[in-house]
Amino acid sequence: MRRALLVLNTGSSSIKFAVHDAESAARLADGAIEGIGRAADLTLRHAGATHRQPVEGGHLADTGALLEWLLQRLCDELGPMAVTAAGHRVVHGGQQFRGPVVVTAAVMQALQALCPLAPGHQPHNLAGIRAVAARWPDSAQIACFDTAFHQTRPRVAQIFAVPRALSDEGILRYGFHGLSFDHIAGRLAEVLGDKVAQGKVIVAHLGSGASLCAMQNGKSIDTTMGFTALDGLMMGTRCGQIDPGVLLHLMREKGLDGPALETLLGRESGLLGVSGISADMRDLLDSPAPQAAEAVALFVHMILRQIGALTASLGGLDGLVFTAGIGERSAAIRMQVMAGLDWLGLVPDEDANRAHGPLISAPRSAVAAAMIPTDEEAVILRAVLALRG
Ligand SMILES: Nc1ncnc2c1ncn2[C@@H]1O[C@H](COP(=O)(O)OP(=O)(O)O)[C@@H](O)[C@H]1O
Ligand SMILES: CC(=O)OP(=O)(O)O
Ligand SMILES: [Mg+2]
Repeated sequence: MRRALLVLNTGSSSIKFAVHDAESAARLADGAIEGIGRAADLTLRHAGATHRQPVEGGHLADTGALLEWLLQRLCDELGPMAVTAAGHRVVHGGQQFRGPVVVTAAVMQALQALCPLAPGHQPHNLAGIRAVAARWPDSAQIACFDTAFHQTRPRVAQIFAVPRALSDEGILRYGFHGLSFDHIAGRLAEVLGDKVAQGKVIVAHLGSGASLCAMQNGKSIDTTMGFTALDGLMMGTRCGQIDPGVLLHLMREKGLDGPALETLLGRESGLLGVSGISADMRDLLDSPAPQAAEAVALFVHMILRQIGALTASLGGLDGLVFTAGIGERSAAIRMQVMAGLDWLGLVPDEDANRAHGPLISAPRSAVAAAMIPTDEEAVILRAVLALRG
């Protein structure tokens, strides 16, 4: 039986995965279930071929069932295999987890306790750990955290202006998308050169969830997400930065409670809420409706505001990198963002941008801009190889 390593990356609209040979670590297969929440389909790349198929409704009912379906599909495709170690993206590591860890019963309990801080992610991440344990009980399991990359931020970028006792008990700005930022940090020098890589760079992770990371010499010094993945940029279904007074008003005047606010701000806002059409940027860019155009305009506006804020945190800007679903594939959104940064001396190269770069700024640009595909699975694999025992 083939011995394999499995990587699972559960996002808010997708489950990305990779299977590697346990001995050579070579990638045997990879792919994703995308469009969870709309018409989900599986893309599976294996042995030089790409298979695409819709995921039937029955398997979408809960993440556990979906993951079991995916694991069975992988075994059917690759033949009988024993997964000896699996790595998982886990969105929230809280204050306790500062780097990847081997999952024990005690770790699982601690991760479970963090579910209320990432209700749209953490339960799905843990479902991945359970699905692997059910099928391969002897597999080592390694949790890799979205929050870990942001530990290098100065304390003022980690605390809220609330009474100190709350900060002491962990009401802090954690920041997310760290596996993605970690991967991009590792590729900056190759794409933008050593000088920019060691300088002041903002990475825009624009996917279903979206956040910016301000990096100095490849280390996080500030980021737009906070205590939860609701803060910062406008997202597919999340509101991003909002006056907390709005929440107080909705609680007081409309009687909304915690779960109702969570649904409203986490699942019914963002691109979906403003457009009333779709959470998917592709649908909005294709739509002639003025509400779709307004949603896109607000998406870009919130990115530009936050780039301004993070440029101030950095004290200048040498490089800007786009990544994740929208950042990698939408030349139109990248162009709109770059056009709003002429005040920083950023000069886009429109042809290079249309061709998806990697370098998408003109040689005379004061800020170098690039598109770099993210690979959270590669960062997770590194941790698996280091910790599998
Ligand atoms: N060609 C495209 N143009 C614009 N947006 C796109 C395109 N392809 C994918 N996207 C967007 O990317 C999002 C998914 O990004 P991704 O990083 O995979 O998200 P996640 O990891 O959070 O599930 C989709 O919701 C869609 O809006
Ligand atoms: C943390 C987060 O928002 O992740 P995703 O973009 O996968 O939803
Ligand atoms: Mg993602």
